Amino acid sequence: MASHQPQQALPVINIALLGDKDPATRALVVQDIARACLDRGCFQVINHGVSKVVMDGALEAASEFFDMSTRYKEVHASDDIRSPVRYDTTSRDGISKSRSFLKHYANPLDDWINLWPMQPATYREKMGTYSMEIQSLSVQLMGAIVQGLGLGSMYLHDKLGEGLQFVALNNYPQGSSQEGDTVGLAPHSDYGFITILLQSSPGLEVMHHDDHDWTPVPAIPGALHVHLGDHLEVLSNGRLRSLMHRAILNTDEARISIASIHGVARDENVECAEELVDEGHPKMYRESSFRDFLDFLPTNVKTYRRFVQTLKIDTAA
Ligand SMILES: O=C(O)CCC(=O)C(=O)O
Ligand SMILES: [Fe+2]
Repeated sequence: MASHQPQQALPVINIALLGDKDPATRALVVQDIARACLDRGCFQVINHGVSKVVMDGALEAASEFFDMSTRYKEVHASDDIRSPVRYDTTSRDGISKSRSFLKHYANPLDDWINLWPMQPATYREKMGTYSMEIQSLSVQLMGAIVQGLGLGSMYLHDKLGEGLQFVALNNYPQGSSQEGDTVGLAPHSDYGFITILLQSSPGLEVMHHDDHDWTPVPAIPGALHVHLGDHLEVLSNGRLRSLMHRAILNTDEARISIASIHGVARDENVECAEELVDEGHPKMYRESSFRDFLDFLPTNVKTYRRFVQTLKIDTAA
């Protein structure tokens, strides 16, 4: 029986050399990423090329949006989870009560930006720049992750470039220090291959499949947090697992997080990579698309199942 040993710090990976011409130099970074994906389901990246100005700009734009009048924000409100832009304050899970959020698609930017809020006046420019840079970082990181899986760095490259980017801005009030840990967003795993997350202050907590406890993710200045989503678990035929995570209210200050979720196009099915299926590793998951995920969401209220669990093929038979 595994004992409850204190977890080692979450990995922080310098990815400056991911673009190095020397394959052996790149391979060292790929190896760090592969290990982090396997052991922890997440890692933070530094020297990722997204500037502090762009990251701060996105947090400012988000914060200014949430500071707008309720009347203005509700122009973007929708109960329809298929709406391309959606502001909401209601909790479907009964836990995430204090959170408000704005979610919108972002890639390709020209298809979506005209639907985004026009206020604050710099919103589209700042969030647009951030989204584009994060989209290109996601393709770079996925190149390393699929290379780590032995699929070659160009595997899915074009489909990811044209793929889905879903940006979620989350706004949480300051928590009360008397009440202890208050959950701001219920435990869940994300759809898609990877999520790239920027937090204004600590609050994100993660639990990998063989962890016993929640591990807080530190807010390292300049770093971006990356975690694995359900479709990477499917693609890797279970070699990698999607990461359960939740948000705790920060007792020092109100908090904003910006999660960017990356996958293939909405109607495109994701299945286990053929290269990772053989006699010893039978196919573990059914294929599915983003549309299937949207159909799953309303069935999962208050159960906190991972989407990927509904895709499992019973291999015991
Ligand atoms: O606020 C956070 O840190 C987590 C946000 C999140 O998990 C999400 O938007 O999917
Ligand atoms: Fe999430």
